[in-house]
Amino acid sequence: MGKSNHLTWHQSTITKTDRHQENGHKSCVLWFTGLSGSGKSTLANAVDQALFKAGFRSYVLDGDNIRHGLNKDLSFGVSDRKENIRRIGEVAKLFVDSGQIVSSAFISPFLEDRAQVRNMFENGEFIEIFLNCPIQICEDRDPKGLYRKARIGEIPEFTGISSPYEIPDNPEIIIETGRMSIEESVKEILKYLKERKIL
Ligand SMILES: Nc1ncnc2c1ncn2[C@@H]1O[C@H](COP(=O)(O)OS(=O)(=O)O)[C@@H](OP(=O)(O)O)[C@H]1O
Ligand SMILES: Nc1ncnc2c1ncn2[C@@H]1O[C@H](COP(=O)(O)OP(=O)(O)O)[C@@H](O)[C@H]1O
Repeated sequence: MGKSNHLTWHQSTITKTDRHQENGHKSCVLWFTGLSGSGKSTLANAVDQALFKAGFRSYVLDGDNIRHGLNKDLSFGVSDRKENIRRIGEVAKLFVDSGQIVSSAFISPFLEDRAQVRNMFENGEFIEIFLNCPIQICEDRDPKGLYRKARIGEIPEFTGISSPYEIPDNPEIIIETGRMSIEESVKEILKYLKERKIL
């Protein structure tokens, strides 16, 4: 429940279905989840670029970026990560209502938090994409030098090292980014969207 009992939902005049018809495609959230360095930002942006070039309406919500603004009040403790994902879920829902394909790139380490976001969407709208990549590979990549800092104790509660990552139990798509190229990974995701008639 919200903080007031005096709120009334206002139905928008233009429906999500109207927007789908106008855009010529359905909307959904591509929920990328995985360790730091598993490839979330890279793939979310590559998929977004492919969709944009092909004339689809799409957008990326990225962990680092959102934590600079909307969620800059949140830490990496368990309850703040939970709140982070709850807010992103709400933002992603707005994008889906607006008729777009939104790619979200957040570690989102907890099963329960991802399940709660999934429950906010209609059937088929929430597409969980698990970037399955061994931590050794993520750590070797270390694109931002964060694993090195986490190993020497400069970053507390670092996912995979001093904070848990709960593996998805039934994701729609699994991409092994340790052995697949970026191009192959993008193709796999676009194939899924076409098969499900989202595109
Ligand atoms: N302690 C700790 N653990 C994990 N990650 C950390 C931490 N501190 C900072 N960072 C940086 O923040 C990015 C992850 O933010 P998220 O919002 O995706 O995290 S979470 O979903 O709330 O767990 C993450 O981005 P990615 O590397 O793209 O995953 C890091 O750049
Ligand atoms: N199949 C792949 N998908 C995504 N990234 C890949 C893949 N193969 C190699 N990489 C590399 O892995 C790194 C992933 O970094 P990044 O996208 O920042 O990860 P994250 O957002 O999960 O922290 C990049 O340097 C990227 O070029």
